[in-house]
Amino acid sequence: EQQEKWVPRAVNMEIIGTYAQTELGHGTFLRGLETTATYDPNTEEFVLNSPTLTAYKWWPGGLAHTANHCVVVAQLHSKGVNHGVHPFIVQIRDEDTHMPLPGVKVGEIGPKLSFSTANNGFLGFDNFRVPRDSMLMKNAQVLKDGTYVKSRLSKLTYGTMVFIRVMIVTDMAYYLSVGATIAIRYSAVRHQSKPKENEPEPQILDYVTQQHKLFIALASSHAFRVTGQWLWTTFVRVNKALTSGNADTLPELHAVACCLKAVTTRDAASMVEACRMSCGGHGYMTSSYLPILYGITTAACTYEGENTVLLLQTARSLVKAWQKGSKGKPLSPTEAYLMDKSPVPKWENTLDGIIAGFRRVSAGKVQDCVSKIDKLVKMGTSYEDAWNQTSVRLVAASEAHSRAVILATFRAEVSRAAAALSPPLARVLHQLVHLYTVYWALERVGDLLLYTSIAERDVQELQQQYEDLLQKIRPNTVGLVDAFDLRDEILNSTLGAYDGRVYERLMEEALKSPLNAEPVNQSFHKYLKPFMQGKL
Ligand SMILES: CCCCCCCCCCCCC/C=C/C(=O)SCCNC(=O)CCNC(=O)[C@H](O)C(C)(C)COP(=O)(O)OP(=O)(O)OC[C@H]1O[C@@H](n2cnc3c(N)ncnc32)[C@H](O)[C@@H]1OP(=O)(O)O
Ligand SMILES: Cc1cc2nc3c(=O)[nH]c(=O)nc-3n(C[C@H](O)[C@H](O)[C@H](O)COP(=O)(O)OP(=O)(O)OC[C@H]3O[C@@H](n4cnc5c(N)ncnc54)[C@H](O)[C@@H]3O)c2cc1C
Repeated sequence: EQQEKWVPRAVNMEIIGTYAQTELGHGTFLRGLETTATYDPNTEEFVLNSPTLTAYKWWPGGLAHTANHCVVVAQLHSKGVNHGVHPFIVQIRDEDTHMPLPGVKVGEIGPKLSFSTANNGFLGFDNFRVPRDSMLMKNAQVLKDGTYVKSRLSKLTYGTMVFIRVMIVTDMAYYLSVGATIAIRYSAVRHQSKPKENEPEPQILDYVTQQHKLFIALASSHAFRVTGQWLWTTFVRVNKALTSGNADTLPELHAVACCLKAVTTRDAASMVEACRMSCGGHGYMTSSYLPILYGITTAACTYEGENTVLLLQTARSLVKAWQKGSKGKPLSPTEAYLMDKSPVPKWENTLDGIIAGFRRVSAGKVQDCVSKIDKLVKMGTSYEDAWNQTSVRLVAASEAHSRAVILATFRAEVSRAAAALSPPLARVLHQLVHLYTVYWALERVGDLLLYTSIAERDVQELQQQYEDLLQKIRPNTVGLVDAFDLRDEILNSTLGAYDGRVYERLMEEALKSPLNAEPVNQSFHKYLKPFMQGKL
C-alpha cells in the first residue's frame, strides 16, 4: 500500500528524494542517532524533532536544494517507549513553490573535497508533524492506538545499506576503468627522457615502473566487475529468501558486503591516485578528470559505512564463525575455509596455490585474534576492551578474507567464461587474473611468510613471474582500455580522449579560462601596480 502511494510518484520524478540518516553527531553509530519521531495517537501523527544541534541531519546528497522528500531515520517513540531507529518518508519542501515546509530547516553544508554536484545538505525539525503512514512499515509497524509491532528481524532496517554496499563494488570497477583508460592512453601518447641517446624519447608506457603503477588498476577493474556481479547474484538470492521470511543467509551477505565495499573502495581510491601521479603535472589538471575521479573514489571509503567500521563488522562475523566452527557447527560457504585444519601444504607458485595461501593467512589471522581476545579476557579484560586492543589485527584479518574472496571469484569466473571466448581473448584475461593474483601475493608477502610454507626462492620466482606478465600485457594495454568503450564525453578528460590530441586539448581547455579573457587582468591595476608603486 505504501509502495503504491510513493513508488509511482518517485519513478515519475514528482518526488525527488534522499536518504537522511547521518547526523552532525553520528554517522557510524546508528543506535546513537538523536532525531526523534514521537507518535501522537490523538492525531495519528508522528512529531519529528531535532532536539540538539548534533541531531541535525548532515551529509544527505541532494538534501540542500534539490530534494522535496527524504527518508528520515529517527528514534521511534510510542507510548513512552523508545523502539530504536526506524525509517520515515517525509515531505520537506512544498511541491509547487519548493519552499521548505514550516518546522523544517534545510540548507547546504558547504564546499567539500569533491562531489561538488552532490548538493549535500543539512536538515532539522521543529515539532514537524507527519501522518502515521509516513513510517515505512514493511518491517515494523505502529498501529493507530500507538501499539508497536516489532520487526521479525531488527536489522532489516539496515537493509538499504547492504544494497548500496553491494552496488558500490561494481561502481569501483567502473571508476577504475575510467582511471586506467585515461592514464594508459596518456602513457601511450606521452614521450619522455632519452635512456638511449641514439633513439627518440620512448612512450612512458614502456617504462616498467609505469606499467607497475597502471596495469594493476586495469586488472582490478575486471576483478571488481566480476566480484560485483557475484555479490549482486548473492544479494538477489538472499533478498528472495528474506521475502519468504528466511533471514538465515543475511549475516553472511552483510559480512561479505562490508569487507568487499571497504577493500574495493580503498583499492580504487589508491589506484586512481596512482593513475593521477603517473601522468605527471598534467595528471594534476582538473581537465584531466583524474583529481575529480580521486575525489569521487575516496569519498566511497567513507560513505555507506566508513571502511574501518565495515571491516570490523566482517571481523565480528569471522570471529563468530571461528567460535562456531570450533564447536563443530557448519559455517557459511564464504567462511567455511576457516575450519581447514589440514597441515600447511608445500607452497606452489600457482593461482590455486596463492589463493589457498590467502585463505591460510585469513584463517591464521582470525585464529590469532581469537587467541589474543581469549587471553585478554582470561586476564580480566572486558570483552569490549579486548576487542578494541585486538582491532588492528581484526581489520587485517578482514582484509585478508576479502582478498581471498576476490582472488577466488576472479579466477573462477574468468575460467568459467573463458570456454566461450576466443583463445587470444581468453589468454589476455587469464594474464590479468595472473597479474592481479601475483601482485597481491607480492604486496602481502610478509603474511604469506608467516602463515604458509612459501620460501625465499618462491618469492624471487613470483617477482620474475610478475615482471614477465607486465611484458606480456604491454602490447595489449591500449586495446584493453579501448575495450572499456568509454566515450570521450564520459571520460571528460584532456589526457584520455580517444584521438590522443593531448597537448591541443590541454591548450584548448586552458584558453577557456576566464582569466585568459584579456591580456592584462584587472588584478594588476587593483593590486600589483599599487603594490609595486608602494601604495599598498
Ligand atoms: C540503482 C542504485 C545504484 C546505486 C549505485 C551506488 C551509488 C553509490 C553512490 C552513493 C553516494 C553517497 C550516498 C551515501 C549514503 C550514505 O552514506 S547513507 C549512510 C550510511 N551509513 C552507514 O553505513 C552507517 C554504518 N553503521 C552501521 O551500519 C551500524 O551502526 C553498525 C556499524 C553495523 C553498528 O550497528 P549496531 O546496531 O551497533 O550493530 P552491532 O552491534 O555492531 O551488530 C548488531 C548485529 O547486527 C548485524 N548487522 C549490522 N548491520 C547489518 C546490516 N546492514 N545487515 C544485516 N545485519 C547487520 C551485525 O552483524 C550484528 O549481528 P550479530 O553479530 O549476529 O549480533
Ligand atoms: C560524499 C559523502 C556523501 C554522503 N552521503 C550521505 C547520504 O546521502 N546520506 C547519509 O545518511 N549519509 C551520507 N554520508 C555520511 C556517511 O554515511 C558518514 O560520513 C559515514 O557513515 C561515516 O560516519 P561519520 O562521518 O560519523 O564518521 P565516524 O564514524 O565519526 O568516523 C570517524 C573515525 O572514527 C572511527 N570509528 C568510528 N566508530 C568506530 C568503531 N566502532 N571502531 C573503530 N573505529 C571507529 C572511524 O573508523 C573513522 O576513522 C555521506 C558522506 C560523504 C563523505
